[in-house]
Amino acid sequence: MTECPGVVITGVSGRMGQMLVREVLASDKLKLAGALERSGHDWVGRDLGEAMGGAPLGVVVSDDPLEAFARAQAVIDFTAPAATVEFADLAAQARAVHVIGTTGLSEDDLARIHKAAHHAVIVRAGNMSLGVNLLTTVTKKVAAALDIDWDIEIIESHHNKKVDAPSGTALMLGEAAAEGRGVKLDEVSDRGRDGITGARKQGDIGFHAVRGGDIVGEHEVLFATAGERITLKHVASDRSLFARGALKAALWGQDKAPGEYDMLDVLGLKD
Ligand SMILES: NC(=O)C1=CN([C@@H]2O[C@H](COP(=O)(O)OP(=O)(O)OC[C@H]3O[C@@H](n4cnc5c(N)ncnc54)[C@H](O)[C@@H]3O)[C@@H](O)[C@H]2O)C=CC1
Ligand SMILES: O=C(O)C1=N[C@H](C(=O)O)C[C@H](O)C1
Repeated sequence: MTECPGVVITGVSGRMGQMLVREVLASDKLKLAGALERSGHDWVGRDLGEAMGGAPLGVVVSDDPLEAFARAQAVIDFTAPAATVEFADLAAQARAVHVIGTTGLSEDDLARIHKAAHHAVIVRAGNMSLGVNLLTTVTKKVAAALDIDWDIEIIESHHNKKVDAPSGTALMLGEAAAEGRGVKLDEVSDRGRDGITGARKQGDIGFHAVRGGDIVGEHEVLFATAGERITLKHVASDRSLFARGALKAALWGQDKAPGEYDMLDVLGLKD
């Protein structure tokens, strides 16, 4: 029998980190090869299971990515941009599949990730769920079918701890709408109106971010014209769906050539 690929989870104390640990422990296709937190975090040096409030797991939380990645076939990373770009270089050196769920990445961050993907497989998506990735394909089709008289607005809602806006998912949906329309998102994007903005510019794609309570993640694409509206909506009510998508990506990447991939590749939804 071939051995399960070993996976290192980064940011293990985080909302997604803890969810990912639970999903890997429940998986019969992947095994937990390491757990990382940032230097100075009070989980570093402790047994992961105990830190999570349960039985010992025999896995000590580390702050040394180089050492942890050397033992792994995959790294699943939902942390923060500065950490993720560093992990991209180190995972590529270790030739481990790097699954990136982190959002809020800058153009410079993306360029660094692109470079790392010359040496190893990187799967990156602002949303790892099947539903959202399907929604991007539908959004692209609807945007392509409608003319410029249809205004496009993207409304996203998240919990009050989220640090980036618009969400990674909103940007994926915006990219899909712009692609469907045959325009570049950065030339038509209109973010967070305030004050005397003037009338809406035809062709713009608007973004709006709601933050409150414990909302897991809701995304709506509104197409509005005179006399009618279409809304496409996805609601995530449980973070485990993002974690399961990430595990699927880590497995999918095991036999792929170095390069940058997304969840449409993993889910076989690319056209
Ligand atoms: N692509 C997707 O499907 C999803 C993406 N996300 C994204 O994942 C990221 C994390 O989200 P949450 O778990 O809610 O945040 P969180 O704040 O609960 O967790 C982030 C964790 O990363 C740790 N961290 C930061 N720097 C680190 C370093 N250098 N080394 C090791 N650990 C480090 C933090 O200490 C923290 O525990 C965000 O960018 C979020 O937008 C969240 C859900 C789904
Ligand atoms: O921070 C979150 O929580 C989420 N982030 C991702 C995003 O920015 O779109 C995915 C999901 O919506 C939850």
